[in-house]
Amino acid sequence: MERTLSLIKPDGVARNLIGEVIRSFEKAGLRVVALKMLRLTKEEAKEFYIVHKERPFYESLTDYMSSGPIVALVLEGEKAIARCREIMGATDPAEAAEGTIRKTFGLDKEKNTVHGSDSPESAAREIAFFFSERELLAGTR
Ligand SMILES: Nc1ncnc2c1ncn2[C@@H]1O[C@H](COP(=O)(O)OP(=O)(O)OP(=O)(O)O)[C@@H](O)[C@H]1O
Repeated sequence: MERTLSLIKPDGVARNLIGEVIRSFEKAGLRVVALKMLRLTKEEAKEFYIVHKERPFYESLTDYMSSGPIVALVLEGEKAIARCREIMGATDPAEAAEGTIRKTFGLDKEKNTVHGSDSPESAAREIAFFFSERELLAGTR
């Protein structure tokens, strides 16, 4: 069974989409095994997105990600990483497939409502970024 890290970004929390986003994942058979609401500092956002530090959108993205509360979720299921990304849709909501979270709710390329880990390595790193072993154990069924 695979695990992935998903975030409901500030635009999703601000527009009362927490339930809708979690529903989309649960409907597709992914199980929530850990969850919390928090607000990243600018420094934490920069650390989380460190792989993008050379990209032109790094400053704007990390300002945005630290601009309001987010929800962090650990999702579990078969091929959870790929399935989560499929349910989210393409980075740019304008290019995302019909029925995906980003197509339905995303505002633009940056404010695209959700994040999902892109590989087993990033999932492990990102899960550990937000959750302790104890918090992860608590959700194990
Ligand atoms: N051209 C861009 N302009 C502004 N923001 C962008 C741009 N490209 C990506 N971003 C922001 O940076 C995030 C990470 O970019 P990445 O290319 O890793 O996309 P992703 O893998 O689809 O998204 P995520 O990693 O958040 O699941 C995007 O989700 C988006 O919020």
